[in-house]
Amino acid sequence: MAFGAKKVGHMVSGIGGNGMGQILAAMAAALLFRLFSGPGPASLPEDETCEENDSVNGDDAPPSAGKVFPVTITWRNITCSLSDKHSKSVRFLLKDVSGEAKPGRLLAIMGPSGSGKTTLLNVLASQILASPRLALSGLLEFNGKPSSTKAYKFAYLRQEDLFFSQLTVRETLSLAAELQLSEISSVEERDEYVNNLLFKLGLVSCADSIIGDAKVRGISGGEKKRLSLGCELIASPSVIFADEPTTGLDAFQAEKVMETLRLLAQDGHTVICSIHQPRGSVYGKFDDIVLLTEGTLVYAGPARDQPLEYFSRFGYQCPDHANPAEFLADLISIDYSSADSVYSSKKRIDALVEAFSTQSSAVLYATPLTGKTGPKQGMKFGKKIAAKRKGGWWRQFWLLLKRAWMQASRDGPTNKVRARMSIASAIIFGSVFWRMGRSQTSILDRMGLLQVTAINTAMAALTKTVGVFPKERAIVDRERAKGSYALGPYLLSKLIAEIPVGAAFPLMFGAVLYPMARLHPTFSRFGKFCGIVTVESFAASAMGLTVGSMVPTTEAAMALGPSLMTVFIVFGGYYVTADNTPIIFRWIPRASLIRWAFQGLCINEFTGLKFDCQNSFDVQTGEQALYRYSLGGTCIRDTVIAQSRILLFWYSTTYLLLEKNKPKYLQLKAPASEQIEPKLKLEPLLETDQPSPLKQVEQNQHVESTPVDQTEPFILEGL
Ligand SMILES: Nc1ncnc2c1ncn2[C@@H]1O[C@H](COP(=O)(O)OP(=O)(O)OP(=O)(O)O)[C@@H](O)[C@H]1O
Repeated sequence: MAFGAKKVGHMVSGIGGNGMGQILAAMAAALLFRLFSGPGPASLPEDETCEENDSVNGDDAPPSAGKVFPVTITWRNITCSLSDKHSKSVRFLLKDVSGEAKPGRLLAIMGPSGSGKTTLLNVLASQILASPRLALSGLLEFNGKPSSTKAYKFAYLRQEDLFFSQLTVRETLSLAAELQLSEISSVEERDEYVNNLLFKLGLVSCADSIIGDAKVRGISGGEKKRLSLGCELIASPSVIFADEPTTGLDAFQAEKVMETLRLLAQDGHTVICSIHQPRGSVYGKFDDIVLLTEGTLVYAGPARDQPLEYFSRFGYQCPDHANPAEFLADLISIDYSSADSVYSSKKRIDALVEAFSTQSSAVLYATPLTGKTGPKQGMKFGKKIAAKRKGGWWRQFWLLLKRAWMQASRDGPTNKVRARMSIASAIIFGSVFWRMGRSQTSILDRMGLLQVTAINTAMAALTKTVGVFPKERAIVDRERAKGSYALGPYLLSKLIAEIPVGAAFPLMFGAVLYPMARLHPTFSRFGKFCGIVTVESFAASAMGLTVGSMVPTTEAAMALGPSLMTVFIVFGGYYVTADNTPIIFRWIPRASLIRWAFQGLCINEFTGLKFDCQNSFDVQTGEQALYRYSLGGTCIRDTVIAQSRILLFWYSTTYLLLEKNKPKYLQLKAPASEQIEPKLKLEPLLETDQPSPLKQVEQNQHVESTPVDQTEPFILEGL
């Protein structure tokens, strides 16, 4: 490796540029050499490897391949606060929330908008993005042991479904299976596995439809959600977290998604989802619910009739035929219609929160599991294959190359627009610089045309890349978080898959422009012209990848990319000559892909050209013109190598940024011991004489309701 880096360093130092620029380029090239020469079979990062092995040797050893390893999650005193430096205030997003999720059961976190459902779900999945403003404390246990999510496999179904839009449902699942399951060795085995998944997820009818995007209609929202679930299930997760899985779906699709989650729970998975306000039939599928309002617990325990029975003890009767989920949502929501209603609803909610907090021991931990606790044999996902992540480096590379090629070549609408834009801009430039002659003024015209050619090519490639890469990056981040593949094979496959499609547009541009402007009319010059703009296009795309890796959104990338390119345009060789550039900016022309493309195009065009002369000081030859504008002294090969060096630099930077910008999650801090609720025991509840706080609220509000049983605490099930 040291030898490789040294050799590449020598190679780079011999190809133009000097000093710091050369060192940087050599480092970038050496890094890329290391990257693309391959580190041998990819291995999981240390922590990810632990994910596979953590519990293998202990009592918690997961069962053999494919069986769902039962995981009970218990959380206590979870508090998440958001501090505001300016106002010095602290807002609690979650306050002392405790609960439990068990295998074989579907738990729904319900509550009004902004009540903290997603925050709690993220805490349980250890997916709270780190922020200096956020503080998180509490205890999280897996099968009774303090641990992290690394100790078991989990799936996280996010609100936003992200896929490669040009792939079909079947192709998406096949590739995910091949990338994640190294046991799949034959095509038949893979197809059988995928067919089983498609059948169980109800995706058979759309198996060969493309997923689609805003440009091309593909599968429906519900189908996308179930496909996301399918991709997550390949890893045989013990726990499935789903953030608002029904959002944006019609009632039918929402029910199908929830039914799939229910069946997965029956299969032994621990399923936890956040949901805003489900319809009645969806509510009926929940085994347990957690009701949150403004970050605090109002109820946690068995679902269906038990919460209704619980609240009826305070006089809040769910009307017959009403949707229980709507009733519960109304009960714990603040009514902002008037000052009085705000006051009374707040008071009601405060009392419900207090009542629950005093009784939570009984409700939370006295919840015996019904017959559904154990894994059922209801839903088996095809041949049971344990998810052993990652095949070898080359296997990953070929699979990713296949995917990148399918995505790049099938994206008809984008490719059509790019082709039309290339031809249209060639026609416009060709018309403006129509059939240039050999007069003295044509020298500047030629340079102007070659400069706009260099700018147009770079801008087209850059904007295309920054427009799509941030979204693709989100998919890649998710897949890499699952340990599906390493960055090296991904970036290399992307570069190679885009060569044919990416080269087609500069060729179209050159083929139209060259004869129209009557540039140096030989076939080899035309070939070199197309070659230079093609390499430039790839270098600009690589820069687009770096920009897309630096910022979180497409909009930010669209703002940053062109502004950065403007700097390279200014130092592109036409407006400021390299020799006249102030010393502190000297590195910019050397790093400007526009400058190298422009210089290469000028050398290609002017060398060997003769101009009409009338005065002795006129420029007679192309070489003189190059010399006069400080564009000589090098050859086309050097300019292309300098561009390739820039391309390598941007690719290496992208690699480093993608590695560095991995999402970082907030760790739970254990609360002070006196704040931890004692471990609760399943003891029969004793009668108490304490009046319920709800009773007082009821009395204050003069609500006619069933009197609250003062001596009988809440017993929800089985006690
Ligand atoms: N990282 C964060 N920074 C600032 N505020 C946050 C952060 N995370 C959550 N919040 C705030 O916490 C509150 C609860 O957010 P959360 O997304 O958990 O609510 P939710 O119940 O899932 O709401 P919805 O049903 O509307 O999605 C919101 O007011 C939200 O703005």
